[in-house]
Amino acid sequence: MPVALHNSSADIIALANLISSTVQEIVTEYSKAGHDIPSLDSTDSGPFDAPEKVSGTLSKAIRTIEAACAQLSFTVASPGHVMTNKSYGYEEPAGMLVALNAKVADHLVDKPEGLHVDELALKSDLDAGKLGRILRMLATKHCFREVKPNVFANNRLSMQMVSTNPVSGLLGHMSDEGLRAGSRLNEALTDPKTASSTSADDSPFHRAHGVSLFGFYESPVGSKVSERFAQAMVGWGEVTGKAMLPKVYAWENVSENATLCDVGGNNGHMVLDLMKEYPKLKAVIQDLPPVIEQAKELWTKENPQAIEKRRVEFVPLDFLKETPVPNCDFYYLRHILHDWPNSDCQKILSNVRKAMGPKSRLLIHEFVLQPAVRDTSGTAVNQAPEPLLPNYGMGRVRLYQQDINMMILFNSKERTLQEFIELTEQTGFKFEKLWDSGEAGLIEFTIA
Ligand SMILES: C[S@@+](CC[C@H](N)C(=O)[O-])C[C@H]1O[C@@H](n2cnc3c(N)ncnc32)[C@H](O)[C@@H]1O
Repeated sequence: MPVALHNSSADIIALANLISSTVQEIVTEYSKAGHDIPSLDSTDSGPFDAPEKVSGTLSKAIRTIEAACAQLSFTVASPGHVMTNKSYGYEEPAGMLVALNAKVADHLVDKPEGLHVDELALKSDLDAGKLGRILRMLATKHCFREVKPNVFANNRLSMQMVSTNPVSGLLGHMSDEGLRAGSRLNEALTDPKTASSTSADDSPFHRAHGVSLFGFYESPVGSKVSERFAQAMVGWGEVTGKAMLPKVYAWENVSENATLCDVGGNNGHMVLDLMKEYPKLKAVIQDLPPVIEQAKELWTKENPQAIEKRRVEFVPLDFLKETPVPNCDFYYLRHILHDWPNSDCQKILSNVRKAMGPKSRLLIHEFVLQPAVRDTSGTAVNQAPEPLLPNYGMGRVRLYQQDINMMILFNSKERTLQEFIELTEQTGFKFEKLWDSGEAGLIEFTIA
């Protein structure tokens, strides 16, 4: 029997109505805060550019618009046209890398009247004709503005490419070593030697560069862009709302002197920010020995009082082999499990479980993926309204792209809530709550 399909005319009218009502919500949110919506042509930063400044209502409205506009245009355009455009997608990062390396956005700072491509090409030692075509393609995708034929100026999007903006580092990393690694995905997945491997040595990145991602930045080729990678990590934190942590959880209800152990906390930058808002907390930062030394340096500079008053401790740890400091109130794992296959995640979680006291809590801070098909069981959370895809489609597409990025870079993965629950149940935890924290989710567990 044929499957009954939606009535597309009804769907596109519903999408158009959703777009119209959601645009009104966005205008209201801006005007409530006393702001106008910044024009794409502007080069000033907007009031809500940082994710932590965006209210829950505004964030939902923005992802609804992104999802609905894409779904509407994919519905009405010819499928061949849509799919051909998608397959040309690689040209955007390829062109972006040319513009980044040529520092086009830097040359255009404070030049609202723009610069002729001949002048831009001279500054960057590129062929003017070719550079102009790349800039026009980018401008056609709303990054840069063509103010007169062959005269280009910055806009709101191209300002992210200015070299002092940390996001430019992320764009460089993705459009350079990332794009080259991505082009080897199919080979890595079809070679019987690497097809089902979860080792970083069998990743598309390793295939493309002959070394895994972290080794790459110590290699002769990679060391030339290692500073860009460090900048990329800062940009990544800004874009994905690293500063959301103090706002996401009910820290105000947590008792005085509650201790949070940041497992694989790197230099402890997350807890550093959290303790600025909640100085009642105490912290233990745990990571590999050399990283812990960097953590001490950062805290000595940023919060020496916490060290003097013994409100923070730095304890080296190999979380695959050792148990973290016992009996902390919280064990916090941010962007740890997504680096590892299930077997290693179980080792890490078992070690954390051994350290926990009866009242300790585990907080996993990761992207939480949702299937693209609607869950009709009545238990699903955060599904988008119909006729949108339930996981917000293009409104949250970066989560799914980041999952593939993890496959390309490390042979690792992002996970669904169900996958996190299964992993933790196998290691003695009980799921308590998913705290919505913008792009990433904060998942709370107690001991089973
Ligand atoms: C993706 S980073 C996440 C860092 C931090 N949690 C954050 O959100 O910024 C992964 C961290 O795991 C640490 N790491 C890797 N292997 C480790 C191990 N075996 N034991 C402890 N830490 C490890 C790395 O040094 C790094 O700081």
